[in-house]
Amino acid sequence: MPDLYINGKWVDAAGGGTRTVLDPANAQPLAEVAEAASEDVDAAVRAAREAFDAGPWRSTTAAERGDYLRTVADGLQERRGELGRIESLDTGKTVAEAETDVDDITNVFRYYADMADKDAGRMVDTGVPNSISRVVYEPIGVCSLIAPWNYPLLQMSWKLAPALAAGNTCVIKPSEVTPLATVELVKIIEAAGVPAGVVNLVLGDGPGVGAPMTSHKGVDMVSFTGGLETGKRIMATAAADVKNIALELGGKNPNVVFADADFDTAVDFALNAVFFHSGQVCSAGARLIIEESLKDRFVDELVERAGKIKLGRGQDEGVEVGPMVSEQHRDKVEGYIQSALDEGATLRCGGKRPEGDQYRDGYFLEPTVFDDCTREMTIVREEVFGPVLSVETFTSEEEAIALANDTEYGLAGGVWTSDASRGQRVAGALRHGTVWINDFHPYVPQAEWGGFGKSGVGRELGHHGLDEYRETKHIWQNTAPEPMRWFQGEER
Ligand SMILES: NC(=O)c1ccc[n+]([C@@H]2O[C@H](COP(=O)([O-])OP(=O)(O)OC[C@H]3O[C@@H](n4cnc5c(N)ncnc54)[C@H](O)[C@@H]3O)[C@@H](O)[C@H]2O)c1
Ligand SMILES: C[N+](C)(C)CC=O
Repeated sequence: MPDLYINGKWVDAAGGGTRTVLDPANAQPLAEVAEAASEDVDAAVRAAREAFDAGPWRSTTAAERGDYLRTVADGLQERRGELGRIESLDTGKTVAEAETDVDDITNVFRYYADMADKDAGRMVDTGVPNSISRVVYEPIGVCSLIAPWNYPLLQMSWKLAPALAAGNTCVIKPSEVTPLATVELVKIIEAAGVPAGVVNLVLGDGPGVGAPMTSHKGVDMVSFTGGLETGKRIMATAAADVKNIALELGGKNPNVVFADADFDTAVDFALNAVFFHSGQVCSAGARLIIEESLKDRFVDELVERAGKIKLGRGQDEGVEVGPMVSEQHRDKVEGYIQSALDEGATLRCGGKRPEGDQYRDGYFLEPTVFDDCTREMTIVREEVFGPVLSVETFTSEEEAIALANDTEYGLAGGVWTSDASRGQRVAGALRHGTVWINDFHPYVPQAEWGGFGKSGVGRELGHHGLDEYRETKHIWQNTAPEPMRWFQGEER
């Protein structure tokens, strides 16, 4: 079946291009999908433009749009197991993780369904006689939504649900590495009866498809989740037409552990913070910043447990961590491991590919811990996006905060302490978009997500996540107009 969805029809790429999608656990082909080109993007943008300018979407009521989103949410839950399996095969993550993603996505569609008709704007008390002043919200227009490979369905849904709730039309593109579940999402959207042209799906890589989605004159907004360098490129391209942009970029996230933290829980969460999904998480707690007096005992325990994490195919029973998403990505992570060795960090565990026939063809990498790291090291400064933990130490609260904030990113961070006021103090001082106290990783549709610094521009989720996709308009009415005679004029 063709797998581009343009103007309500499933079509092949106009140029006949295709791409083979691989299973990262064994490098075997999973599927052959269309590889679009700029002419397909043009057709998709035109369809979205037409649906926005002349089609029914803008004139649907907010409540009707909410109903569509609720139907999509129901469709997601009906296919939860199937979607989880597809996402697991495509990304390498475990089925349990992928099913949790489907639950999160369902909640996001329901959250924005409920929000769609709850905030029509506000009346303004101007203090000016005979005036009615109203602030209202309107959709921005045609939105290009571009997602990465680590959470394909989830990251797309964090954009698509609010964009549709606000009344926009969209052209969407998953990563070329992991397109499969997004095709299924669009089938669910189609089955929900969302009108033709409102959601258009193109598949393909960044230069061939993502770039024209960013530069096309018919696009009003670009919302992107992915790497910092791509984000910079998108921002520069969008600037040519002063397009609206929203960017969710990388992170180099500190996990700060004080000596008074509950030991077992802090070790357990430190493992999860960095090794969940093989560290391929934007908010991975890849920098352990730990109080000097606790470091040796803590890192010994961490290393012991990291060595026992069960690697394997995400679909197999008992597997805790899957492979890296691609050969190219594993090569990149291995480059960072080499840099840590070259720059003098102490390798405590991992650092290599696991042995055994079951790992031979897949892109696996052992959970890796580097001790004795310093803030100048590449492994501490750059986003590795793999199962690699760096360990730094501190001796005072001020030093812990300074280390945690010493990053060009600012996405997320954790603080572990049994002193409640210290937890709040440190959380208040961290320059990161999300701070967890005695926890790591949770996110909910109700609370904004996004980064300080080079971790991005704007926010997803929460109220702000809807505002990203709305224009704000002020409507002023003079209810008793009469000439004001500001200009009296003079004879010339
Ligand atoms: N902040 C967040 O919430 C968040 C969430 C998930 C992932 N991420 C980040 O995503 C990155 C990993 O994802 P990735 O490797 O897929 O990122 P990437 O930047 O390589 O690609 C992301 C998407 O952009 C597309 N793309 C590439 N070049 C493009 C161009 N010139 N114009 C338009 N689109 C282009 C890709 O095809 C893909 O769909 C990490 O840095 C991670 O931290 C951030
Ligand atoms: C935003 N999040 C944490 C779901 C995925 C980041 O890669």
